[in-house]
Amino acid sequence: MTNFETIIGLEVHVELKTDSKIFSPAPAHFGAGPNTNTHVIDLGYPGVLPVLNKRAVEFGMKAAMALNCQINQETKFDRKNYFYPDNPKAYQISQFDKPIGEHGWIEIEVEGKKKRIGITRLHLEEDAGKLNHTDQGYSLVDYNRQGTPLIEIVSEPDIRTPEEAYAYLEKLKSIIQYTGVSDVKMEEGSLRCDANISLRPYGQEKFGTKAELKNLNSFNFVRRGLEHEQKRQAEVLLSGGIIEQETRRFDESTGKTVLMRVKEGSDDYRYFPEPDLTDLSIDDEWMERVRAEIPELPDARKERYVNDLGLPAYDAMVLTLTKDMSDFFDATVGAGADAKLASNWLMGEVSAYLNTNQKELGETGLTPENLAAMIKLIEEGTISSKIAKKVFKELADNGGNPEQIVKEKGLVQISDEGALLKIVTEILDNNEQSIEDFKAGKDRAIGFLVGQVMKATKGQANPPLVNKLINEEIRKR
Ligand SMILES: Nc1ncnc2c1ncn2[C@@H]1O[C@H](COP(=O)(O)OP(=O)(O)OP(=O)(O)O)[C@@H](O)[C@H]1O
Ligand SMILES: [Mg+2]
Ligand SMILES: [Mg+2]
Repeated sequence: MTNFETIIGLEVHVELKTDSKIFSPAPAHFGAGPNTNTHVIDLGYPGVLPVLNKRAVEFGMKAAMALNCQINQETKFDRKNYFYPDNPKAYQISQFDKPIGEHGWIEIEVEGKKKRIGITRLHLEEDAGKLNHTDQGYSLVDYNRQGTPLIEIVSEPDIRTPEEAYAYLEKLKSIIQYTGVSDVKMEEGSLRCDANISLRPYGQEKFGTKAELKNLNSFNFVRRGLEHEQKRQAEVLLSGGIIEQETRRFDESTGKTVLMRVKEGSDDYRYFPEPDLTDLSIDDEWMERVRAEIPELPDARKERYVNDLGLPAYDAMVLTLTKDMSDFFDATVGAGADAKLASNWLMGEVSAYLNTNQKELGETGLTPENLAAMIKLIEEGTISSKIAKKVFKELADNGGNPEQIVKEKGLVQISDEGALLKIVTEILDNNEQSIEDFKAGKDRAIGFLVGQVMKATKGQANPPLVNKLINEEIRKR
């Protein structure tokens, strides 16, 4: 935008992976039949009383700490009143003035530049039901989600471009995924994002009026929605119009944002302290116990991979994208594999295998131990990297011990000079033309001859040795 600076702040809702709901014993799992995981407490039947799920509090605390928030050890719950058919109680238990976490931040990197994005607050609340709109003019409601523990993470308006918003979401998702408190799967609704955006003329201190974008069903749509909205607001402002505080829906098919409603203020919610729950005190001991459970987070791992293991920054970035991959890498190195070779295999062959077979790391026969053992076989020269691909496939499909696979399938690399010389001589005898080509200055002929030897040995010849022998022998002719 040439005339205006874009200001963006994101609200992210994350469902916590507890067994039961935040205030009732009903299961909190995704994917059950409609209205089978409901409970009178979540549905707000008369006379019921909510009981706070301790695990949900711990998960919220853990996420807050991982996002560098200060923990409010004296915290409480509040009632947010609103009427909508997705919420049969007509109120949501949330946190208003004492969120469990505040004043956090995460670091993002866009085009090589690092930047901190502030996190205003992280609070606990309960999720609402889900409305499924049919095209027959009515909607169906599924209350399974009602009462599922949520955290809402509100960013400071520190984000300046749709690109930064994308990077923020990726980072946030990755950190939360590492803590293990949520699946953070946007496609299953366990991570959802509303995006607030406004423009202001460069040099102006005061923020402009914001619009809040909803129905953003992927990080890509968040970026595209913001790009469109940035353009729309600039056009309104440049033509002398004013921006209203609106809630707008992103339309995936047109890539445009459309007006949903003019936004209500927080006063309309008539927040008041939840009378059915006592205030919550978190003592130091509990807090520190939860803090101790936070694993090493992606940025710290990245640094360790570069500084201690000597990996390129790119490898460190790719390996730490998910905790599964990073844990697997650590364990493979722990089992004795060279770090760079382990990284190459995981980023290359292993990732390709997982992609083609639509599998997760834990669902293959591959283990850090057998991968490390296979890498050692390559390093020792027992198998060539070409043969290793066959061994790898067998390991990934069926598991097992690489040494045994190599023995059973007769895949040991031929590094015996005498044995190879015999084959090289034979190949040279049968390829007079290539020898003449070589003598006429066509170096490519060597490649062809090496290929013939590899073929004759079913890929088991040691390639550098074959190269050396052919070069020596061809000069003698
Ligand atoms: N002028 C602005 N331009 C862009 N973003 C803004 C602006 N003012 C505030 N924001 C961002 O908007 C978000 C407001 O979220 P918050 O949850 O506090 O309020 P809300 O959207 O009014 O409440 P609700 O949870 O009911 O939707 C924050 O991420 C904040 O950084
Ligand atoms: Mg909000
Ligand atoms: Mg909002």
